[in-house]
Amino acid sequence: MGILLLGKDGQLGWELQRALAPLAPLVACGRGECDLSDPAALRVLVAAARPAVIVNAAAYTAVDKAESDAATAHAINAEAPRVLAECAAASGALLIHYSTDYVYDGKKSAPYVETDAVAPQSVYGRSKLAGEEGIRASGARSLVFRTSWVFGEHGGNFVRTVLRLARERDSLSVVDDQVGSPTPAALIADVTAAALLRLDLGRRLGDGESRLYHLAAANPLSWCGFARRIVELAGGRAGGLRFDAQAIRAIPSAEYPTPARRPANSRLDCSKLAADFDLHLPDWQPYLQRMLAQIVAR
Ligand SMILES: NC(=O)C1=CN([C@@H]2O[C@H](COP(=O)(O)OP(=O)(O)OC[C@H]3O[C@@H](n4cnc5c(N)ncnc54)[C@H](OP(=O)(O)O)[C@@H]3O)[C@@H](O)[C@H]2O)C=CC1
Ligand SMILES: Cc1cn([C@H]2C[C@H](O)[C@@H](COP(=O)(O)OP(=O)(O)O[C@H]3O[C@@H](C)C(=O)[C@@H](O)[C@H]3O)O2)c(=O)[nH]c1=O
Ligand SMILES: [Mg+2]
Repeated sequence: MGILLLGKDGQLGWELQRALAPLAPLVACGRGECDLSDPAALRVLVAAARPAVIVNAAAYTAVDKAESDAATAHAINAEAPRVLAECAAASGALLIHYSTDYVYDGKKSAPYVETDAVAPQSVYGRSKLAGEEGIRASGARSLVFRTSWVFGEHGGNFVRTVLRLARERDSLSVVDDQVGSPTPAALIADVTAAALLRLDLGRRLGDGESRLYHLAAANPLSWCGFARRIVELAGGRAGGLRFDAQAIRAIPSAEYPTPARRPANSRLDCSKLAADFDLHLPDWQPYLQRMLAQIVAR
């Protein structure tokens, strides 16, 4: 009756393997152990593991690709969480799941709070929202964390993309009219573990209690601002890159056309999470420094 983790090889899953290990016996599964597009396999897995807590870190996260592959995005981001929630409801397990800032349309001027209206602008956003809704409708005890702009040492993310481009190209243009908080995968994993401890692995949640929280690091900025900070902390030209931070050109989204529409405002107000669990949401920058140090050390 321990913890069952799905998506162990993703950015977040990798950090959850570390953060959840001291809480209870952990069974961690990746694509090799269980394909989330197979509902029957999911049910068999949960029945065999009989977990007290199911943590789902698996997802279809290719935002642009999802626009032309809605069926797969829906299967992984909506159907699979619904099946997991049904299993959790039937067995009394707690389900922990992650969602995104892309459930909002981004038109609000202030940071979003959990009770704000949702209006996803992309297939990915709609599939993630459908996942949340399936969980809420299931009657399972659940925690859903909406996070944003995840980066970590393990897996693909914006930090890796920028570092690669800064080695390949002579210049870079990045959108400056989409604002949000880069959020370290390690922070999400550590907050998940802290919340689990405070909830006594779910025993302090009522029958069928379903909670939604924003979970993002402090210090939001634009993607362009983020790119500049990445290049700056990586040392720019002195650090072996082909340009310095100031050389990165700030552009409007209209100059960077993509298949999926992204929210202009992705800022998430995390005060509910901080208050309910007596936690502090730190700045993302020290985590970025650690990540860059790890990359250099390799
Ligand atoms: N990345 C981000 O910027 C953000 C992410 N989130 C949410 O946070 C959570 C974690 O995201 P993150 O760690 O970044 O995602 P990643 O894309 O890094 O990891 C997702 C994992 O899910 C696995 N997966 C995908 N499809 C299947 C499948 N059919 N069967 C089994 N496993 C599958 C992937 O495997 P494989 O690599 O083999 O495809 C991968 O290991 C997700 O719920 C995501 O929606 C929220 C906001 C921002
Ligand atoms: C590579 C690049 C991107 N961009 C823009 C495109 C986009 O608006 C922004 C970020 O690009 P990405 O492709 O990394 O963004 P994206 O994949 O949309 O990131 C999102 O992923 C999903 C999973 C989430 O849930 C979100 O919170 C968010 O993190 O930067 C540029 O302007 N110039 C560039 O050279
Ligand atoms: Mg992406």
